[in-house]
This record gives sequence, structure tokens and C-alpha cells, in this order.
Amino acid sequence: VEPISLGLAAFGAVSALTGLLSSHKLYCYFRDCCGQGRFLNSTALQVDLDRKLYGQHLVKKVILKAVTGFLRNPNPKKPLTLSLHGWTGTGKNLVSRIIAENIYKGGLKSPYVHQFVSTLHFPHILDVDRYQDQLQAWIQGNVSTCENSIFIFDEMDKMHPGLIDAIKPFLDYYEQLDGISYHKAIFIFLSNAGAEKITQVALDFWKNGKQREELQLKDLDPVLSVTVFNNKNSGFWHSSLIDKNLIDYFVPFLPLEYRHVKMCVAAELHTRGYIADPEIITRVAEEMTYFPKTERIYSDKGCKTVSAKLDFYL
Ligand SMILES: Nc1ncnc2c1ncn2[C@@H]1O[C@H](COP(=O)(O)OP(=O)(O)OP(=O)(O)O)[C@@H](O)[C@H]1O
Repeated sequence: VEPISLGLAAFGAVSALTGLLSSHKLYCYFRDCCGQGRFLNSTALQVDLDRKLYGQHLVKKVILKAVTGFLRNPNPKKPLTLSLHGWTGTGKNLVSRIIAENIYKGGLKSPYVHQFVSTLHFPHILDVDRYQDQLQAWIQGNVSTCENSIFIFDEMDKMHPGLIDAIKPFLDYYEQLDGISYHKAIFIFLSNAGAEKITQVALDFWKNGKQREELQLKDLDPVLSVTVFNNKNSGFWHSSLIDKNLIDYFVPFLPLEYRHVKMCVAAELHTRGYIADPEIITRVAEEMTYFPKTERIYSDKGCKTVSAKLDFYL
């Protein structure tokens, strides 16, 4: 072969490869590609949390640190496991959505983000054995397709302990299981377990005249894991997730106050294209019910029914 033809052939191969790479890049610009989230923009995540999540200074701090730290590590030793706890309507699903959207453009609809609701997907106790097999095969299948998959488990406290045990091997430090590594996956668990304890700590803080924003993780972290562990009604206590330290971060969601509910109403008005009418905002916030009975500080449904209540005024 002449040197010139060899050079031309090499040039052709390089340009074909470059073309392939740039068309792949272009494809991933418009569509979700596995692993693109490893280049997560931490500033964008912070801005998103600041803009969309109200009254949860601890959550913002933990999520930002946990997610960006994990994604920056080229060789994590285990998958990232986040356990989100708190009263209903305080933003647990919202935060999972924000994380998913910052990692994959398609957010919750991305083929690499998978969401389970225990009461919906695993409703019958008698079928636990079948669910266990299905769940394991499903996690295995998805991670073998994309090692950067995200799994969100809602209503974790209503999940059968057997199913939690079925997930356990995937959360551990094993190099590989049947040839697959799970170290780059993210598991997010949502539950109301520990919500009363979180409220109690926040309320005591308030009674002592301290600002909510002064609350630190160290005030909640130990009590939360112990409470969840000892709660015989939640599936968690049965499992060895906590016992074996497989949960990386316990994320406490504080109960929302009147002022936060007002912010939710304003945000909902904005989303629907209306101006933030102070009268409507006050009316909707006043329609919500607050606890404890005497102090009436925290909304008992968080921001959950804001959207439905707003329909009445628009
Ligand atoms: N802290 C918050 N900041 C802004 N919006 C919030 C907040 N908490 C809840 N919301 C809004 O209220 C609605 C319900 O919130 P979300 O589904 O995240 O609650 P949750 O904590 O997951 O509740 P549950 O435990 O009942 O599943 C959503 O529309 C969400 O955007």
C-alpha cells in the first residue's frame, strides 16, 4: 500500500469517527443519553432548588452536596442512596423531580429514571415473592442497559420488608453482581416515616424562640435514623438498610408554615400564567389547616392541596 493511500484511509477513518462522535453528541443534545448526567451543572441544580423549593434549607444543602459529590466521583464505591423523610406535601416528590430533571432532560419521563409507588406497584402482600423476583430482574435489566439509572421508591414506609430486602444487594459495596456494577446508580427513597419526630424538633426550636433556618442537620440526623429504625409500622425497621449503613443521606423535610404555603400559591399562580394577586394568595393560604391545635404553625397538608384549592378562585 502506498503511503499516500494509507494516509488517506487513516484520515477517512478519523473523520468518520469524529463524525460519529459529533452526531452522537448532537443526538444527546436533544435526547436523553445514559450517563450524560455525570456532567451535571451544580450551579443549575442550586438555582433550581433555590427557585422551586421553599422552607427546606437543610434539604437544599444535603441534596446539592450529595448529588454533585457523587456525580463528580469517577469511581464511586457504591450507588448513591438518599432517604427523603417528612410530612405530606413538603416537597419530597418535587425534589426527586428536580434531581431527575437536572441529570436527564426528560426528568421523570427519561428512559433512565424509574419510579415505583409501593401501594400501586406492589399492592398484594400474598404476591411478595413474585414482586421480589420482578423487582430484582427489573433493576438488573435497567442497570445493565444504563449504569447511571435513577430509581425512585415512593411510600417506602408502606413497602413490604421482603421487598426492601430484595433491593438491598444492589445498594451494597459489591464490585459486581452477576457481571453488573451498580455503583453509578442513584436510589431515592421517599417516606413519611420520622415526620412526627422532625416536626417535634422544629416545634421545640420555635418554642425556644429560635429561627427555623438555624436548625442544623446534626439536630435531626441522629434522631431521624433512630426513629425510622425503631418504627415498627414502617417497612424500614425490619430491613437492614440502616443497620448495614446502606443509606448515605437521611434528608429531613421540615413541616411548612403559613408563609411557605403563600409562596406555593404564588408559584402556582405564576405557573398558570396569572399575576400573583395578594388577596387570592392570602385566601388560599388561610383555607389550609394548621397544627398543632394551639400554636397552628404548620400546614397539615403542606402545599399539597394548594393547586386544587386555587381552582376555586380562578
Ligand atoms: N417545600 C416546597 N416548596 C415548593 N413547593 C412545594 C413544597 N412542598 C410541596 N410543594 C408543592 O406541593 C405539591 C405536593 O408536593 P410533593 O408531592 O413534593 O409532596 P410530598 O412531600 O412528596 O408529599 P407526600 O408525602 O404526600 O407524597 C407539589 O405541587 C409541590 O410542587
